[in-house]
Amino acid sequence: MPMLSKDRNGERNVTLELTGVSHAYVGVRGARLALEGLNLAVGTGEFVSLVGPSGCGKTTVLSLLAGLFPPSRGRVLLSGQPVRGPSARIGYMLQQDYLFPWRTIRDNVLIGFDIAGNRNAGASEAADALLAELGLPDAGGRYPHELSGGMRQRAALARTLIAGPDVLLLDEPFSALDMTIKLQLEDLVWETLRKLGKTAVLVTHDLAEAAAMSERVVVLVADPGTIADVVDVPAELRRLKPTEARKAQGFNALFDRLWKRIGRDGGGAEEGGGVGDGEVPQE
Ligand SMILES: Nc1ncnc2c1ncn2[C@@H]1O[C@H](COP(=O)(O)OP(=O)(O)OP(=O)(O)O)[C@@H](O)[C@H]1O
Repeated sequence: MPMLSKDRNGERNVTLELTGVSHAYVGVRGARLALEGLNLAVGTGEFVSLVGPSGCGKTTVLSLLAGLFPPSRGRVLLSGQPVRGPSARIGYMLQQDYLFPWRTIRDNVLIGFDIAGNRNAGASEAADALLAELGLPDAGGRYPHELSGGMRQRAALARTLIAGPDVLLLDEPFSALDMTIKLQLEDLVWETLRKLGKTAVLVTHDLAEAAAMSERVVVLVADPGTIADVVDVPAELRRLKPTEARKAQGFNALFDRLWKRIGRDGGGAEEGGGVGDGEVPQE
């Protein structure tokens, strides 16, 4: 087992690390520098969000962490080891649920095992138990078209969690949902990941969501994508589940700080953005 470095406070081990990471996409019109000189360490069990304007490289960061491709320069480490490709230790959850319509919810949850050819006895019961924990006690035998959008995202979360990843990469998983369902799911995901001690990196355009769910918020700016700021969420907010954090003292000040940071470097935010007005400007 390699010696793991500690996070910036020396409190816990580092699970994810980007060191001097730059990435250029090469196309027919030449190379385009998407990220430049990123340094970031995510502690074990920490919840970090990435925010910034469209095109600042948020999804590229997740792709590098997931090992979908290597960076042009720099190092990406998972528990001190170079990431060389996709790993079962890292789960990915996206805006779309990508449930197969012809498979039951239970069989969708277990699809990774079926693809690998290692579904074992008891897998169905484990899937149903996990679905029940995520608020879908009777969904195992149903089909995706019978479920609402929020229920389908819960099923997608179950599919991600059942493989037992240490890390969850969340790429705008709530952005297609209406506000009430989105708030319920933010709480559910926050509570579930906290209970299981998972490390999480969330990409979102919603500054209030980032502020409510995270321990730290990383603000990226574009052209090329660089880290403009890393904002620590105050300890008293971190302890609260997202719907409670949104109502707590200190939340508006945190939101304003993020909003102003995005406005200064991200192009567009003006003084006085409100909590309900938290979409990062799109280009
Ligand atoms: N496969 C690709 N080939 C070429 N350029 C790409 C590719 N993927 C992303 N880019 C470019 O890299 C930059 C960063 O893209 P990325 O998708 O990581 O940004 P983002 O912050 O996630 O954007 P959004 O918020 O719109 O999803 C953008 O300029 C984008 O056009």
